[in-house]
Amino acid sequence: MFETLSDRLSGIFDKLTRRGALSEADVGEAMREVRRALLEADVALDVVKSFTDKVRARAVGAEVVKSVTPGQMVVKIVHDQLVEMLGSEAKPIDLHAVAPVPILMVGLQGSGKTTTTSKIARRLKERDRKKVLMASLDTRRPAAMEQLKILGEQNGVDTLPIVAGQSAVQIANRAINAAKLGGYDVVILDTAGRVTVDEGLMDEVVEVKRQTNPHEILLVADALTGQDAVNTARAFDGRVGITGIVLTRVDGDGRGGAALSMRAVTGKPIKLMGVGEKSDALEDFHPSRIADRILGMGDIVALVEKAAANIDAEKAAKMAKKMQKGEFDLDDLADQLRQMQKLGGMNGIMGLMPGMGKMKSQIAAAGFDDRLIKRQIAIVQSMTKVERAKPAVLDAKRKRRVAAGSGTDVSDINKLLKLHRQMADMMKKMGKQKGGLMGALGGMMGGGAGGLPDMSQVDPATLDRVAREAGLGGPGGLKGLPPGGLGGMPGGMPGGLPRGGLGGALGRLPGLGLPGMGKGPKKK
Ligand SMILES: Nc1nc2c(ncn2[C@@H]2O[C@H](COP(=O)(O)OP(=O)(O)OP(=O)(O)O)[C@@H](O)[C@H]2O)c(=O)[nH]1
Repeated sequence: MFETLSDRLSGIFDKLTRRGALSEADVGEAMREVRRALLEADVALDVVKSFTDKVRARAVGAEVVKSVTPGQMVVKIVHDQLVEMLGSEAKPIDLHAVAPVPILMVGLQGSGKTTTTSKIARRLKERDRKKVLMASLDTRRPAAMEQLKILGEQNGVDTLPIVAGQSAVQIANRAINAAKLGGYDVVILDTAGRVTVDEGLMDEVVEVKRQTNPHEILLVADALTGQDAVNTARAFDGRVGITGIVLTRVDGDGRGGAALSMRAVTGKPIKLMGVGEKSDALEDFHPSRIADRILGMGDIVALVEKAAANIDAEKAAKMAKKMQKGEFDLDDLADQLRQMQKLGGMNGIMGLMPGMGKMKSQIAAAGFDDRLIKRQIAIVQSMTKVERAKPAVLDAKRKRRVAAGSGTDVSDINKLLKLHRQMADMMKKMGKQKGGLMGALGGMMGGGAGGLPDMSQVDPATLDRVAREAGLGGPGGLKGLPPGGLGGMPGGMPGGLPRGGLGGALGRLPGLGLPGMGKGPKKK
């Protein structure tokens, strides 16, 4: 699978990773070779151009992390760009609809439609424990109906009984009714293929679609036909509208042109790929795994990821030291806000902590949303370097300028400054408190959480991870966490630890006076 392309690319990157330093010209030369390799692999021209342009732009501006070479960095950038081009995330078949969920299979003759229909049926039955009915709508080639019936028997999947003389639309309606009556979860309709895309074929498929309202319309396309497969997908999508693609004969595809261009050209995800004639030769299409296969440099990608993670840890340790000394300036505050954004905002952080689900709605109701975080970052960014380091220098005039620059009010600036002061104070105070974050959390949890889950049950490793990812933890886990720890996060507990346990603490979030947050519930 993709061997030819893989060989070419690994040749190019082997050369690159062996060099100590890289000039812009070196990267340019490598990109020219990558471009040639992709074109030879039959990747669409536009896709190749946009790919190499993006890689070049990212490579030239990239910061090379410690302990990797610039060449390794480029490999990682190419990998990430490949993943993006392939669609970023796996998109499995969607069955979230009222049963029986209709799936319509479309494609050219010989693309592997019938084989794929039975492969999907078998997988839904065996892996997802679904009751599946298959029906062939191929009225022109009776052998096609027989073929599906035999495949069904081989795999223990039911097929709709064959009734001679019915039209495709009649068979489709009969299949939906039979599936309803028979209590099936899924009904897969295998339409007739044609040698080329023609109007008759499209009209029939459009009518079947209108009558059966399929939840998924999957185009089956032969990877070996390269750009023709991509053009077929585009034609079907334009006329019928497809929800995804199944690429077949990927097992014999050394070049990978169809796989690589499909998503970028059609905008539709490849959901599955056929990797052999056998009825279980079907795989999910995982963009990152495919990129690994194509590049064949998984070890380098992992190395760069690890090095980058270490950089984050170093940064966190530095931050911890600063906090201990009570040196917590507005840049640090903005840094923490950005870390929060990286983790998916407040909701993301809550999602990482077991048992915190219930609190999400409380927080949302309090107006603590991600727009607020963005606004706070904007305020800090509108200040000068000196102001960020020493907020006390901000006078009324400058505050007005900062407010104008960040699209906020002077009162928002004041609230942010107050938050920063409270946080810095608390960090200093907590630096003296024994036990750091653990002690702090212990205090919070001790108060009883009014129906909330017992937070002392939270896995310390999880807390550790959350804190570290938020840029709040030093190496060595919770023990090494900076004073202030989680409490030091914006939206933490300035002004001392609240009574009433964690529930009480979070309930008080709106009372923090964060810009734009409104009043929130009154203190009891
Ligand atoms: N190697 C390989 N062969 C496949 C794959 N998928 C299908 N085939 C083979 O391709 C041939 C054609 O497959 P069919 O399923 O009959 O094709 P179809 O699109 O239904 O054809 P029509 O019914 O004529 O429209 C069969 O011999 C299959 O075994 C695959 O992923 N890999």
